[in-house]
Amino acid sequence: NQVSFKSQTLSVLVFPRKLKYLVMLHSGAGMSEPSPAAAPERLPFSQVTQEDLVFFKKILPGRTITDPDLLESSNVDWLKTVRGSSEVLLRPQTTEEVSQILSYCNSRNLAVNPQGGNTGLVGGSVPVYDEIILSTALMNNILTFDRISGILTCQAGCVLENLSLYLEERDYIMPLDLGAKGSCHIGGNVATNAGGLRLLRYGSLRGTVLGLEVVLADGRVLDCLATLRKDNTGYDLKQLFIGSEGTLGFITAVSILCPRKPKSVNVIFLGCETFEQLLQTFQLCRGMLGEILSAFEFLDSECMRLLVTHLKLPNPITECPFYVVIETSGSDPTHDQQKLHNFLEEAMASSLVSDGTVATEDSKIKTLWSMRERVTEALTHEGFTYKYDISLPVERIYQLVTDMRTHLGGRAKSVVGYGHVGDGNLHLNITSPAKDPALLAAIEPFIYEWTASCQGSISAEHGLGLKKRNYIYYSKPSQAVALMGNIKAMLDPKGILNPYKTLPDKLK
Ligand SMILES: O=C(O)CC[C@@H](O)C(=O)O
Ligand SMILES: [Zn+2]
Repeated sequence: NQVSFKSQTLSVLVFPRKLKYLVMLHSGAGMSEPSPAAAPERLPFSQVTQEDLVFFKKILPGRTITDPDLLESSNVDWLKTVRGSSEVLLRPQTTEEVSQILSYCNSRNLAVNPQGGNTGLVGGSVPVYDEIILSTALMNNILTFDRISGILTCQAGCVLENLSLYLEERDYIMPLDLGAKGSCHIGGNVATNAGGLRLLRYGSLRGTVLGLEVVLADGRVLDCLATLRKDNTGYDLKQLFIGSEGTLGFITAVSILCPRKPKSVNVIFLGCETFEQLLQTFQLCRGMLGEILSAFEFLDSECMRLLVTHLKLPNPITECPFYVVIETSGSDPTHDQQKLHNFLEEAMASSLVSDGTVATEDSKIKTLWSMRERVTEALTHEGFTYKYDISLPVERIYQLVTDMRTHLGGRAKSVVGYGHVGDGNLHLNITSPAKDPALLAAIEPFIYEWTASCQGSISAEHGLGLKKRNYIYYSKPSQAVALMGNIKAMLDPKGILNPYKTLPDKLK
């Protein structure tokens, strides 16, 4: 009645111990990647004058920042690949202040860069030229929480991790979890429709966000801050702003439906010999674990090499071509562990997995999660990283990695695949010792054509921002992009909100 891996005998599953609720470890920021985006021309916006500064300082005394040293971290993106030259950072606290600022900027034709925690990976969160940075950093109040429905309403600048901690004390959790949770803001998460590690279980923000308050480009406040599960009164306007990357409005508050905190959480780390076996493991997992499955993530042996070499994280099991992190979240530890045990027994009996380990203590759980969460950080030690975030039919996701290796024929330092198997979302990262235009020319448009040929998406969860916007036609028909342009023109006729982002340079 035991499952024996090379790395662990899982008798613990037969005689279950009580598990504590397990909080995942999240990695810090890193640096990498060149910007493949052609630099756009500066659009003819006004430049900030002394009179403008007088106006801003009157509305935001002490919160109008012009010191270049203080502006530096807001001008540069997390990957240190896009650098703007903004001379003004505004830090409003209220919706009314945001409204006054946008109304003024619109009348003066001043461009504005909405900014949350500045953790984006596609250059969407920083200015490109001298756009005014309008930050959510001081809009960080929780407004209401309904303990019966689990609906949380908060200002846009609340840090995701702080919301998680607030909810955990009340027996709830956020439906969203991602590596940058310690610094990203919920408003930015919604504006980019962030996906993360548990989308498989809790769905996307398009389902869990129930309401939004948004300030439009001309300062009008759109109050769609509903907390209703059902509301069929015509067009669902909030959906326009979810994933709009700050180009249609400035999100000031969010209502979100939160799941109950699970009573039992388990994490297992498995090794598979082939990607086919990994997919079969996923199938088996869905069938046998059912509703308690909360994450199914993978990394390949190249990721493991980077983790071991650069971050000195030891491989917790024997070497395998593929590794899987599976998390279960349920309400009954005995029931969950029994299910997990049955699944592991079956997976071993069918030779789908060759080794594995189960974490039952907080520290080991964190260690196992860090093998997945710290890959992005490990990559930053490789030199330049060309980053791709691709959505594909799940059975195709690793074929892109192997085809890319064949296609590049050793020109790259490493071609690394990892991501969210459960969501069909591959993170394909290609590294080289330094920026390499010839390598880039070999990767693109090959990768986009390959993705389009199987109706995939060139941006699964990171958005388009500055870097990917001109590739939009690989994933969207020109009529759809033209309609996006119409919506932009209607909501922001002067184009002051996050210019140079999301929409392509030229509409077809
Ligand atoms: O850095 C990347 O390519 C992926 C980052 C993030 O979306 C993740 O899933 O770890
Ligand atoms: Zn991801």
